[in-house]
Amino acid sequence: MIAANDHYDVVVIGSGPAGQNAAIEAANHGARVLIVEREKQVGGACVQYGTIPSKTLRETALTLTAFRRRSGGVYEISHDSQLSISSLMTRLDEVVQAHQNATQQCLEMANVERAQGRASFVSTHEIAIKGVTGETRTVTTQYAVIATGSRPRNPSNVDVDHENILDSDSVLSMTYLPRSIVVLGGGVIACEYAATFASLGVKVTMVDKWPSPLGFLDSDLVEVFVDHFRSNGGEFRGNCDVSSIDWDGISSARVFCNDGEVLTADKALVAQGRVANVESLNIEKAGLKSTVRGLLAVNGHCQTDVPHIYAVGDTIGPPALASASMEQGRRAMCHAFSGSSEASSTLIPSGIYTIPEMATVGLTEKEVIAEHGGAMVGKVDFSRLARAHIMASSSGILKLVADPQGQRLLGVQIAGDGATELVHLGQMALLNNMTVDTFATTVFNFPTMAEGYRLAALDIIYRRDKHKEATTVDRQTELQLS
Ligand SMILES: Cc1cc2nc3c(=O)[nH]c(=O)nc-3n(C[C@H](O)[C@H](O)[C@H](O)COP(=O)(O)OP(=O)(O)OC[C@H]3O[C@@H](n4cnc5c(N)ncnc54)[C@H](O)[C@@H]3O)c2cc1C
Ligand SMILES: NC(=O)c1ccc[n+]([C@@H]2O[C@H](COP(=O)([O-])OP(=O)(O)OC[C@H]3O[C@@H](n4cnc5c(N)ncnc54)[C@H](O)[C@@H]3O)[C@@H](O)[C@H]2O)c1
Repeated sequence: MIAANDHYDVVVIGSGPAGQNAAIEAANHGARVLIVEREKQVGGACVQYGTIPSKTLRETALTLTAFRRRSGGVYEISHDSQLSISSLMTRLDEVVQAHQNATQQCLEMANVERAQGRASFVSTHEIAIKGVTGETRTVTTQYAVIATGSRPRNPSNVDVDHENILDSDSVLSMTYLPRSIVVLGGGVIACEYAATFASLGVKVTMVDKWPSPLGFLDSDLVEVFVDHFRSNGGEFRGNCDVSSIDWDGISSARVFCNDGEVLTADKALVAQGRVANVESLNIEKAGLKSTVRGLLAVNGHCQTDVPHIYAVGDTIGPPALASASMEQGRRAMCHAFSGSSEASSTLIPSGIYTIPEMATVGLTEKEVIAEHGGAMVGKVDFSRLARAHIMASSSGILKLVADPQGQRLLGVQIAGDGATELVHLGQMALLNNMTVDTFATTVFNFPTMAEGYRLAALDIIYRRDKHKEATTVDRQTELQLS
């Protein structure tokens, strides 16, 4: 029999960005909420292995290389094989701890109760929690939120041993910075780690089946990234199918390509996508089943086919971002407790923390052409920005994409230092249906990187005027001929 105090209004499974936000939102609506997390600490993969640690290592790499860049090469960094990853990440523990404490505090302040253990469904309204010592407690709930996140997809032809052949959850457990690493994959995780390691002097080879990395991004941005990666000694091998990877038992990870080539390096990192943590939840007992891709299907309110069970974050698939997961958690509980949630915004920015970083919001040039039959694009190279020179950040591009008439802004793409912050200015403009002219006629602080928006808008206006001129000449010729 279940004790009365084991009944909750909401049980949230998983304490990553999606779960935390769902729990806090539900508690703010006056609900009695239990958050179940199998790990000792709250925060999810985002804090333990994902966003926070990878960005902390990158920040350290940037700080080290900033000396080199801004001193005009006076201070050089060379690879130090004795350099321990932990000494490079002196701030990591502090950063992770600070983030965990802040999360824990928010949950406590909202009176969210916490249970450590592995949760699984017993029935549609019952959830079993298996604690670390093996004891099981069963709770009942009015609503359940599945926010169990994801883990690396480890292909069957690769034996990830977490020592020499690593995945994105274990890569930062390396004791020493390797001299060389082969990175499998050309997606976001692969490119972010490849860029960070290359900037730290590691010889990096990226291998992917596609001809270029980050295929979903505007090719102008990818070019900036690849150029910079190469200038740091990195190599990208596209169109390469890998048949297997192993450890030679002595000193090298070996990557066997289908064309017969064998790549060797101190370590290999497998970054070929992630899979949702759904299997161990016994979802069938709750009347649910996963999609063919192993995800949970939801509607616009993040509600599954069983209306009182919501699924959020990486368990529902793309965009699989910490940023989007937070909003999904909040939205789900707004729907549960107020019966509605605002329409889901499709305007989700994406920030890729390569070196230099990249960001995009709205439509790409290709998408605008496909949807509107044409696009007017304004570009500014960072080498035109005074602030970029001052910061020694002159490799970059800011691209505004407008409708074919060059009036309405439809997308913003940026590669270069500050891109992930700068993109939000474009996001606000898109949300408010601003025209290109607003950027051109507005005074920006000088010197700033944001000035790039004004220059790119002026570029569109210049093209628009040229286009008008050409159309007028064509029309005049037409009239003369008729
Ligand atoms: C290397 C890397 C870098 C990234 N960088 C970024 C970035 O810069 N920006 C960005 O927006 N996103 C980034 N992401 C993506 C982001 O981390 C995820 O989208 C986000 O963490 C998803 O949040 P979540 O709450 O769904 O799941 P998670 O953060 O994965 O949390 C799920 C939690 O559920 C727990 N759990 C699982 N099963 C159970 C169970 N049965 N019982 C109890 N608890 C359970 C897990 O222990 C975990 O704590 C990155 C990911 C990786 C791997
Ligand atoms: N800055 C950020 O926002 C950020 C950073 C890191 C990760 N993430 C999120 O984490 C998620 C996972 O990242 P990821 O880089 O692992 O995934 P991804 O989908 O970005 O890239 C996967 C890569 O693996 C390759 N691949 C996939 N299946 C393959 C197969 N069968 N054989 C060979 N290659 C294969 C793909 O070609 C691709 O290059 C992403 O959805 C991303 O949204 C976000």
